[in-house]
This record gives sequence, C-alpha cells and structure tokens, in this order.
Amino acid sequence: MKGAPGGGALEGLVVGSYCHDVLLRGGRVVGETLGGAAAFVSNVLDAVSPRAEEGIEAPLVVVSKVGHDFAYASAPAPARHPPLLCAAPTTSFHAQFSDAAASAHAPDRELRRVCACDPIYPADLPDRRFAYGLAVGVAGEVLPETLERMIRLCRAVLVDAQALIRAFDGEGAVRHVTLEGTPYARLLPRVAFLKASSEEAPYIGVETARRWCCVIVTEGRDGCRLYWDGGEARVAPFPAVQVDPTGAGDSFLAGFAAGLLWGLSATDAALLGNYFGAAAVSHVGVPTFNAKMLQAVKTILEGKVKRCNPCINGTTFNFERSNMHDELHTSLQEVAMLMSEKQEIDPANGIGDICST
Ligand SMILES: Nc1ncnc2c1ncn2[C@@H]1O[C@H](COP(=O)(O)OP(=O)(O)O)[C@@H](O)[C@H]1O
Ligand SMILES: O=P([O-])([O-])O[C@@H]1[C@@H](O)[C@H](O)[C@@H](O)[C@H](O)[C@@H]1O
Repeated sequence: MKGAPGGGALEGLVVGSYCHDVLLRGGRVVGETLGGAAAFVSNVLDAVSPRAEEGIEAPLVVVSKVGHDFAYASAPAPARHPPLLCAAPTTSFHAQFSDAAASAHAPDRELRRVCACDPIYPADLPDRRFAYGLAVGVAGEVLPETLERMIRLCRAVLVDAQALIRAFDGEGAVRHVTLEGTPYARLLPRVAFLKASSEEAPYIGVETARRWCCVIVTEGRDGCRLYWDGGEARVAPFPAVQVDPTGAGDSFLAGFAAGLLWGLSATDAALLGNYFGAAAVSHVGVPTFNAKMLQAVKTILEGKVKRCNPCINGTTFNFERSNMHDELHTSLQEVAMLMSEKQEIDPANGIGDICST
C-alpha cells in the first residue's frame, strides 16, 4: 500500500451497528434518521482521515449488523461500508427530547431501545491486523469476546463507554451499570482510550480507569477533559448552533481518532474531537459536511502537524498539550465560526431544529 516514508496504511476497524433513530418531542415524532455510532464515526473518519495524497493512507472497515428492514442502505455511510444482513430487525432507538432547556451536562434526551439486531461476534471481524479499532456499540452488540478479538487484531483500541455499560429495562429504556461489574472491565488495561459522556463517567470510575488507559470525559458544550496516569487536561469547545445533540459523542470520538492519525498528541487530537462534536450538533442526524469546511480543516492540519509519525502508530502515546495547541484551536475556531454564521444565514440547507419547540 502506498504511503510516504514513515507513513504507510493505517487501516482502521469500526465495530458497532447502524440503527434507526426516531426523534420524539412531547410524544410526537419530529424526525426519523439513520443512527448508530458506526454511522457517525465512519462519516467523520471518511471525511477527515489523512489520505495517500497527504502522505498517509487511512482506510476503514466497518463491521455492523442490520435487518432486512434497514431503511438507509443507500445513505452515504452504509453505502460506503455495507452492513451484514441478519434475520432479526434493525436496532432501533426512540429518543424522547425534553422541553426543559438542557444544561451542558444534564441528559437532553431519554433513549429507549425498541428493537435489537443480532450481536457482533468475534467471527464477524476480518481475520487481519489493523492499526486501530473503535468499539462503538449502542445496544450491547459489541460482546466482551468481540472486544477482546478487536484488541488482538488492532494495535490501539478506542472504546466508547456506551458500548460497555448500557443496560435496558423491560421497556427498553437505557440504563447504566458500573463498568467494574461487567466482563469488559478486565480488558481495560489493553484499551488505549475510553471515552465517556459526563452522564456515563460516574459508572466508569474515572480514577481507577485512568490507571489503565486514557479516559476522555465529554462535557457537551463545555468541551472535554482527558485523564491519564499522571496528568489531565481540559480541552476547550467550539461554537455551535445546536439543533440535534444525537451523534455528538460518536463524532467526537471519530474526530479524536482522526487527530491521532494526523500525528497529534491526545490533548491536541481532542480539539479535533470537540470540533466534530460541535459539527454534529449543528445537524439533524448524520451530517453531510460542507466540502469547503473539510478542505479548510485539512489545510490547517497539513500546515501544523508533523505527520511522519502518527500517534496511533506507536506503542506509547503522547498525551500532553503541544506548543501549537492554542494556535490549532484558534484556526479551527475560525472555520467553525464561518460555518455557524453560514448556518444561521442559510437555514435552508436541510436543517430542522429538534432542540427547541
Ligand atoms: N452544544 C454544543 N456546542 C459545542 N460543542 C458541543 C455541543 N454539544 C456537544 N458538543 C461537542 O461534542 C462532544 C460530545 O458531546 P456530549 O454531549 O458530551 O456527548 P454525548 O453525545 O455522548 O452525550 C463534546 O465534548 C463537545 O466537544
Ligand atoms: O448521541 P451519541 O451519544 O453520540 O450516540 C447516539 C447513541 O447514543 C444512540 O443510541 C443512537 O441511537 C444514536 O444514533 C447515536 O449513535
């Protein structure tokens, strides 16, 4: 595979199922969209990972399961990365949005799983090595043995806590269990990064988990914090006009992974996570990114990052904030502000608003 000296292919493996999302407000359906972290994650990684012409190639394999009722096979993300077909119906979530103005940290929606497709088994994963893997289940489909197989296949594994700690009550409502009590806990020392929202963080046990891997806690419009063994950092957010919070955490994780692929330290890569988290909340469902915006982001990365040694390619990670952290934030912020101005001026670009009545 082509690549610049010191580059080479950095193939990624994303494991988690696409789903149907039904968005409700006051019991009324206000949107029906493609969902599932795999859809949001591959959307960002396909858009912003470095490519061969940028010196490093980062192709992607997505392992996802849906039923014959899957309604979004021709949407861009599933069309590029087709799911495995099962007899069981596609996983489906109802997201009930509250009328109360959500604070940065309070849950802004109640999720209920109304259908669950089959789990993803270890044998469903390709039998080859990957530079990195993202475990991004939404409905318990990434089994502990599947995560273990990912860890064997991938040099670095990034995990979304929602893949590990979700439980579903008799009505399908999403609840959380403590990570320590799950079969995933013993795998933590072999995971590189664990991402949790501030709602999920208490179930992770950040102080224990940070001894094993780097923990990233996302804090909605306040950005995020990283905790590793021996240090921590706060990473500032980007401006956004929020119309639908769905997929913010997924898009964050993918932006973060892309930052590592570009050679950023973890704290700097979290800027790219925050950037794509903010981009996600500005759209209903899986965003179609503006091509000029993507080009602007890539030009910034090309100009600022020494890409000869992608962080994700090594055996150890650099967590610290670099000298160019603030400069990178400022440059990305300029692009984000341009995009949010455009969104305010031009609400005709397909954007509805799920967040306000
Ligand atoms: N209203 C917002 N404005 C700007 N950025 C946001 C906003 N909401 C979320 N984000 C970005 O997306 C990331 C993930 O959002 P968060 O709500 O914490 O995750 P989740 O979707 O898992 O609940 C945040 O860390 C932040 O970078
Ligand atoms: O909003 P977010 O937490 O990043 O991730 C969401 C999941 O929590 C939800 O279960 C799924 O239905 C959405 O499509 C999306 O993947």
